[in-house]
Amino acid sequence: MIEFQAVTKRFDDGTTAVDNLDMSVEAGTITVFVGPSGCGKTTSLRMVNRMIEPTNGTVLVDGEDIRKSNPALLRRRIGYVIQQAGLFPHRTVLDNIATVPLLSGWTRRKARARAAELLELVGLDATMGKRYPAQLSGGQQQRVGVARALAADPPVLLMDEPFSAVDPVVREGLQDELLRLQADLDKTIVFVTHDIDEAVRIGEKVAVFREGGRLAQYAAPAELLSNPADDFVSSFVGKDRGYRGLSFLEADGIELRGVSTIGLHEEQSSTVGGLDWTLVLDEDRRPRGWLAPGAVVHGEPADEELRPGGSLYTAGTALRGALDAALSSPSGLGVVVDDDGRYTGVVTAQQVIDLIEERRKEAA
Ligand SMILES: Nc1ncnc2c1ncn2[C@@H]1O[C@H](COP(=O)(O)OP(=O)(O)OP(=O)(O)O)[C@@H](O)[C@H]1O
Repeated sequence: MIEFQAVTKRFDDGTTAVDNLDMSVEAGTITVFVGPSGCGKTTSLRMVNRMIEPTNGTVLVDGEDIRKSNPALLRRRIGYVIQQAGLFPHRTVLDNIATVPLLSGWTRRKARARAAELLELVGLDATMGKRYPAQLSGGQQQRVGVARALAADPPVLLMDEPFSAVDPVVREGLQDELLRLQADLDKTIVFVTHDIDEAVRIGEKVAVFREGGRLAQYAAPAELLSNPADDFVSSFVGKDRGYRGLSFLEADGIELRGVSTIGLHEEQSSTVGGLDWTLVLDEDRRPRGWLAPGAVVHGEPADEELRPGGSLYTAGTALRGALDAALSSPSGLGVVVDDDGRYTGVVTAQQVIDLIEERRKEAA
């Protein structure tokens, strides 16, 4: 656990970067610090590994006042990942990852073996170990940065905008990877970002900072979206917060409906579906597209007859996906699939809305 007790940081020029911060970060969680530029997120983070010393107040890591610990030793227990990975350009990927184990006195062989394991853990091919950082893509460099921070198996990981230099698609992949890693590793992670979408996606708890280094709200993502503490938080979490809040509502209780389906390779001799939409499935019962009402099909449905489907909703995941599947489907019917992507039924937007209303009444 990390505790900030009445922590203030005032720089020499008089700037108050962090103002009387009182909060605790639970062990084994991902806690995100989010807020507009210059609101003290990085300063707060760096006070945890003593790269910056507080002007007032106390920071505790696992109950221990960090002023009493040796900064170099403290940093070996606390992994640190920064934007653009901050890798050593003249060391190979493997040697970059092995840095802290070597500093801790491991033999070169053991450190390299550990580095190779970590390379695999973060989803990189073993052959990348011999390359230099400049020979990797931005996303791959970030993965190496994460592997390097994990090398000494520190209980705490500090991540300062680690994914902000990569494009949105790669970024989502890295976020998923981090969530997957965390499910196995169970570290105490503090993650800084200025992107509220990233914050609510990966944070179990989110601390929203405001100008002047003050904490505006500290809550779970669902709470932040449904119950912002004030106008500042409400405008910071954005205008789509109602819709985005659906990411945290479970969809159980939604009843799947059926729709007429045909197999992609089934011979059709006439009009299919009549007045209804017909869903076309492949041999594995994975959805391939829709046939509009009254479509006339001779033989296999041709590509031009097949209307692309909308997003697919995986049964059991959050309501946002169910609503999106319905809204993006040409038939207005959201296609529900199982974990293997096989068709299991359809839902309408109205069903999702009804369920939200039901939940609201229950809560009231
Ligand atoms: N060494 C320093 N000397 C003086 N002021 C500083 C110093 N470092 C940071 N500051 C100021 O402290 C405030 C908080 O900075 P900090 O880097 O913690 O913000 P941040 O929320 O991480 O911002 P960003 O999202 O832009 O990285 C800012 O006003 C910044 O200009």
